[in-house]
Amino acid sequence: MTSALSLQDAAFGYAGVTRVEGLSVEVPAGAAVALIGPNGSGKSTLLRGVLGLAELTAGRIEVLGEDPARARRRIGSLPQADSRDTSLPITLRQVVTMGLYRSLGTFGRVGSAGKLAVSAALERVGLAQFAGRRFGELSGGQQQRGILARALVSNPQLLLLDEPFNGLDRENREVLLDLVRGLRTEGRTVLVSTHDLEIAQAACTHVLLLASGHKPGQPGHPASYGTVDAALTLDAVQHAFQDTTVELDHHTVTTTRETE
Ligand SMILES: Nc1ncnc2c1ncn2[C@@H]1O[C@H](COP(=O)(O)OP(=O)(O)OP(=O)(O)O)[C@@H](O)[C@H]1O
Repeated sequence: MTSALSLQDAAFGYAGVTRVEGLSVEVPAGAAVALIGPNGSGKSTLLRGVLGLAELTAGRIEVLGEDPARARRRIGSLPQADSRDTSLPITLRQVVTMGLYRSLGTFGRVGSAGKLAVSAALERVGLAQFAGRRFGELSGGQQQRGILARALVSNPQLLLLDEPFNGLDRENREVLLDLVRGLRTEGRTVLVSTHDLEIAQAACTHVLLLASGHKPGQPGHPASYGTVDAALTLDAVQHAFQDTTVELDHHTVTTTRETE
């Protein structure tokens, strides 16, 4: 089976400083991978590395058979909610249309096919009736779905979703879970970062658990990778989440810091 993402002992970071390392992972096309780990373990850095926006400081990476910068036109991404500027006076339709710019080039025109794609993406996330609404006036959950429509509009083969479930109410969460399942059944590959183990079990085929470095400032590293059942074990969760309380199979587990 072809890999949508192939990492061989890869490490990523910024300005020459590695923030996450030791990643050897083959993600099959059509998989949905939950990227789970505590704050600072390197989830966003890995997602940026897949986009070619964080430095590859060691090892090798191949995305959809190409290097990250070349593959970018076939990737849709949803950045973390706190990195968005919601004060811009633009409509939801304009936000979603931005998702076409990469394939059009800076001065390309959005033709009728592009307009239809924007309407279809809005329909897909259940926001067609809000197309003309100013983006900043939508609720947080609706904004999140709007950004997801922007990621989907170019028909990407790989979707990178950075904590899309944060702050969502139950209804928006269900819409998003359904979408992740739907994307997967269409053969697209999804990488979704989350703190929530339930999401992995509800919508994903694989789990990549990341642990923080043992000391502050040390890079994060994988605690486990594989299918959900194989990788989401109590041992791996305890290794990844030290001194925190997490829910696993409806049990609350309080983990303790490993001795060094
Ligand atoms: N642009 C950047 N420049 C330098 N260091 C960064 C940058 N972005 C993140 N880092 C550092 O990289 C490490 C990993 O951060 P990252 O955001 O990837 O973790 P995360 O697992 O996504 O955390 P969270 O769950 O809090 O979003 C942290 O120590 C962070 O301070």
